[in-house]
Amino acid sequence: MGDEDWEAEIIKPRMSSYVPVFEKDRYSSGANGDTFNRTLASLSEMDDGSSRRDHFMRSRFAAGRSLGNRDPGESNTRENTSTVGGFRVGRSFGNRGFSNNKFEEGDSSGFWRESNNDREDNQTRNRGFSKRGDSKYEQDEGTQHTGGIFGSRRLALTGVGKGDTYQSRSGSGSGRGGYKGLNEEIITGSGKNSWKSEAKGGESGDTQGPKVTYIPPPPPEDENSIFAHYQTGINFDKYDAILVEVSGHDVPPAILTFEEANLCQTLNSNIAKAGYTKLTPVQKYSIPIILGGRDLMACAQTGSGKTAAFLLPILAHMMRDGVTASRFKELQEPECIIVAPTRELISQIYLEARKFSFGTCVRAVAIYGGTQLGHSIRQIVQGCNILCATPGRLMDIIRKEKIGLRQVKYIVLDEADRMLDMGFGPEMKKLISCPGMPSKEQRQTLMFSATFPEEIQRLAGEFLKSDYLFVAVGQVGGACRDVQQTILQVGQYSKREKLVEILRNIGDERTMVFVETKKKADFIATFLCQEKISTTSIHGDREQREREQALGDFRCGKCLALVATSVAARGLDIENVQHVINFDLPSTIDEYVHRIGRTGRCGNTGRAISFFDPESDGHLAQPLVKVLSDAQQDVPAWLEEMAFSIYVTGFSGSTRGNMFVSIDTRKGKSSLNTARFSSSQAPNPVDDESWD
Ligand SMILES: Nc1ncnc2c1ncn2[C@@H]1O[C@H](COP(=O)(O)OP(=O)(O)OP(=O)(O)O)[C@@H](O)[C@H]1O
Repeated sequence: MGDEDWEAEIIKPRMSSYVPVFEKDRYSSGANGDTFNRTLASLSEMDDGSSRRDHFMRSRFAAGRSLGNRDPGESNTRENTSTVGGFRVGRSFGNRGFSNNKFEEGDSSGFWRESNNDREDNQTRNRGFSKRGDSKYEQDEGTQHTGGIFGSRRLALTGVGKGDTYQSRSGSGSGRGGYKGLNEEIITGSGKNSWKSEAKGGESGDTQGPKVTYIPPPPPEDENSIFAHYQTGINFDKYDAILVEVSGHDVPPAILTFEEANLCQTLNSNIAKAGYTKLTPVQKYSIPIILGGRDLMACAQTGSGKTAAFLLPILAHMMRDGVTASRFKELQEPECIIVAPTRELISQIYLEARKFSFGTCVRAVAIYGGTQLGHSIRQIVQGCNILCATPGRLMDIIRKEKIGLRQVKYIVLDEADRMLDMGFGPEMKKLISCPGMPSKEQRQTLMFSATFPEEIQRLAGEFLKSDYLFVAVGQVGGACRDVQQTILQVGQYSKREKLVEILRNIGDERTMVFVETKKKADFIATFLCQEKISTTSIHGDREQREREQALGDFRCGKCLALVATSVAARGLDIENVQHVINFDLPSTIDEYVHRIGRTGRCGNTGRAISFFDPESDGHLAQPLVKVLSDAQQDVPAWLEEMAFSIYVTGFSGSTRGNMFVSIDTRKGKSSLNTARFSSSQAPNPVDDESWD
């Protein structure tokens, strides 16, 4: 499989999916305003000037605009729609439901039933033990394919006048490999050897297609940018009240302050510059555990500081051990490898590592797919103590012998449940059995996530020493309480109307809109642009350059809405995201928890509104009721009824069989210790108290 979720990067033709509104300033409007003519200069600014691509983008944009005229009646309806209720009325709105929503009628031309083919989170629908097992991992970071017989489902907006459709361009791309979710294409044209890939099809430039040439811009070097951070929110201090459970033997006492961690001066200075004055619960418990040399599985709510919880003690260890300064070498031997499921998340973790290691001799490097392999290698050979990598690129680099594993002392799996499921699990197994990789007894393995399904916890045992500790901050898999959750019953055909209504009410606040498929992400982004809402999109069919641009535009506020697939559901820490809208609910409750966790971070408050379509989302009724009530949110009566009716008819539709898990799955092992603490108290190591 590819190195990250939903990628099969190879399949991507080198085209943008649409031209978002923020790029309008690079266009001049045509006489009737219906088309935009780009100047050559502006074209070359945007990409490498491929005329084919430009033509495509131009025509698609024009098509996108005509799409808005597809159903004039529909837009009239929208114009006349009262926004009363909408977003502002919040919960009571949810209680009323929208089963009789007037927008549902007569819009069959405007929307389509999804084929499952381009879902980006199918892996979560069948997480862990899905039938995806037969998908072969085929690393594919080094090439992009623009032709050939294998179909990509890249979209094209083709203007065919009123009633035009949003089409999938089957056959426009070719690819080999790449993990796709169930029902997605799994193309293994280059054979089944997962150790192939870039060497064959990428850098060597064989017949697999053009190389990926994208080199991400270097991160800012000035200290202010490195330490730029946003403020903790009003609820930051409430973290102290969250119950923490630690299970395992000989639990080291938690620390209450950064000083107690006894870190070196440079680290303390970096912590201060980062604006951290107080530990979050996961940091209070994880830092001493990691400093004590223990393996750890830690589960804490989204946005509660898990990244620093592993970076700080690892860096402290490295400093204490007198890590050797990085220097140029063909083969680098990092002390720490951090893996995460998406490129953007790896990039973010890297920036955090760089921030906390500022002024030390520790050098962090980020490598991820969708970028030029040569660039990754150049970064590595300059010195590498902490390697932040997506799995596919990591395995490529190891195979190319640019990385030796003998010195590895720390392996971190961020979003560990995702890293261990059927999508990435096989790669992670390969990683730990690579030649030279120290055994689990000789290294420290650390796993972090906001969700930890039972079955994944069991798998994790293979990676961790048997005496690993399990830290659960609050309810495992619980939603962040700082996010106000609203569930609205909205039928498929009313969703766009509702979305626009909500976004208009939201005004200038930053919003992430999650949809189920890559196609739909483009479609909705285009639609919102037509509605004059500055929007961009991020999903696995966009080129890396475009993904980074989209994220940048959203981060800086140039675009107020970011339409995303589940590729952006986990880990991304974007300042000022006040709203998350689940235009489509994800297939699993865990994914829901991660998605809504893009807002309400670090003690700030946020709002999440989810469109619940009874036809397709019934299986989520029960777990949603559970997540809402655990987070002390209002549960709409209709949702409760639905959950109950599903329950009484004996149909347990949860895709998360373990949705009520709140414990370390080693529970059954009689000698396991468990301690429960309020996170404001330092715990005492608990003596042989049985878990039960
Ligand atoms: N002790 C602290 N004091 C102030 N800010 C902090 C502290 N710890 C973390 N933060 C900030 O909180 C934000 C969220 O942290 P982080 O991204 O590590 O959360 P997370 O728990 O990994 O979330 P997710 O589950 O979504 O991946 C970041 O901007 C981070 O810099």
